[in-house]
Formats: sequence, structure tokens, C-alpha cells
Amino acid sequence: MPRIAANLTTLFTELPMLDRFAAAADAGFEGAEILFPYDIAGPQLARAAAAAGLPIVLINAPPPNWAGGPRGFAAVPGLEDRFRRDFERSLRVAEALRSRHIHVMAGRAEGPEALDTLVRNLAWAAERAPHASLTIEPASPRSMPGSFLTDYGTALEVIGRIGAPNLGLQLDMHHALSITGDLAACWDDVAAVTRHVQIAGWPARTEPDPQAAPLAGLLAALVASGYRGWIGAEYDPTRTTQAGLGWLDRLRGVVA
Ligand SMILES: O=C(O)[C@@H](O)C(=O)CO
Ligand SMILES: [Mg+2]
Repeated sequence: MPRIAANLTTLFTELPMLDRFAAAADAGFEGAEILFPYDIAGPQLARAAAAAGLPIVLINAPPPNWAGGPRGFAAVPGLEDRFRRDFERSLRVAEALRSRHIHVMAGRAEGPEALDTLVRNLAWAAERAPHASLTIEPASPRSMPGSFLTDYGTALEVIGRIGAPNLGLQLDMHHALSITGDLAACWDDVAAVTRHVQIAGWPARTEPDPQAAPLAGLLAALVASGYRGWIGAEYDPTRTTQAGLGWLDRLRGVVA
């Protein structure tokens, strides 16, 4: 049965980051994602996660400028040195937090040179960190304008060209629906290389509804295909996080 992680960058934001782990554990989550854990010392985060009994499932590699800027640069020609330095940083943090996955973002770029840059950077990263699990996540252009990685065909090509056992896909249902409009067909295409799944309500990206389309279909497909990874809840709560958590028990009923 897939386990459910709270994305602590988007959930429990009523609380300081270090208090979010305990709140997520009390609410019934079994793990945590943090998009950018670079503002708080790793040992402090690791202690808070351990005290709450929550493994950290996913972090993102550092963005050059999270506050309004591009959120990554693995596909940006000319920034390869910066990519390597920052990847080393994400590795140190991932090791301190024992994060299961590192999500590497492509950043704003276009064209064949960007594709080659992404392949080269990710191939280097996968070889540099054979024990780390790396993911790439196609993002809808509406959410991330200008991002290089906005379709699953390109993601599959990149993963296939590199052929590293520690590189795979992060399927975020919000992006998958925005990009393809057909979550079931998208899952069929990418299931074999998917290492991590994220869910949210559709189309508003608020609380997920496990018993209604499109999430009900995705959950059925995950169970049918024997998906053994985590499901991360990455959404914007309608009111407080706690007030909207009724979906969590209902989801367990569906995937049990
Ligand atoms: O879907 C998203 O926005 C995230 O998973 C992410 O990593 C981009 O910041
Ligand atoms: Mg996501």
C-alpha cells in the first residue's frame, strides 16, 4: 500500500517549519516532503522529523531564486558549474535529512541545446550520486512559465537517454492533468519510470478528493500496477490544513 507524505512547504503553513513535522504526524501522515530545506540547518530539520517519527521523502535541489525567480537550472546552458556546486549542496542536505528523493528542476530554457544540457547535467548527477534517487517533474507552463520540462515525452527521452537506475520521474497529478488532460493514459505511459507521485484536488489544487475523478482513477491505477512509492500531498489548503484533512482517511480506504 503506498504511504502518504505531507508536503510541508504547502501544508501546515500556519506553523513554523520545525513544528510542521509533529502536526503532520499527529494528522496521520507517514512521511514529509520539503521543497526547499535550505533556510534551516539540516540537523535541526532532521531532529524535528525524527522526533515526529516522519521520514523525509523528497527535497528539491536548490533553486537560484525561489522568491519569484526560476526554480532550477539543470537545462540552462552555461550554468553547468553552478549546477554542479548546487547539486553537491543538495546531496549534503539530502544525506543529513536522509531524504529518499532529490527533485532536480530543469529551469527556464528552450531548444536542442537545453535538452543536451539537461541530459549532460543529469547524467553527471546520477553518476556522482549513485545511492541518491533523482527525479524530474514535467511542470505545466501555466504553473511554471518558460520552464524547459513541460511534457512527458521529453522527460521519457531524457530518462531513456541517460539510462541511470537512480533517475526517474515524479508524476504530479496537477501538472499531468494540465499538460495531458488524461491522467490514466499518462500513468500508462510513465508508470515504469515513476519513482514518486504527488496529488491535489483538480482543478483548483486544493484538498484532493480520493473518491472522485480524476484522483479515484489514478489511485486505482497505482494499486493495479503495484506502485510501491510514496504519494505526496502537495496542495494549497482551502482554509487551515487541519480543517480540510478529511480526505486522508478516505484515501486510505481506497488504497488499502
Ligand atoms: O509541483 C510543484 O510545484 C513542485 O513539486 C515543485 O517541485 C516545484 O517547486
Ligand atoms: Mg509537484
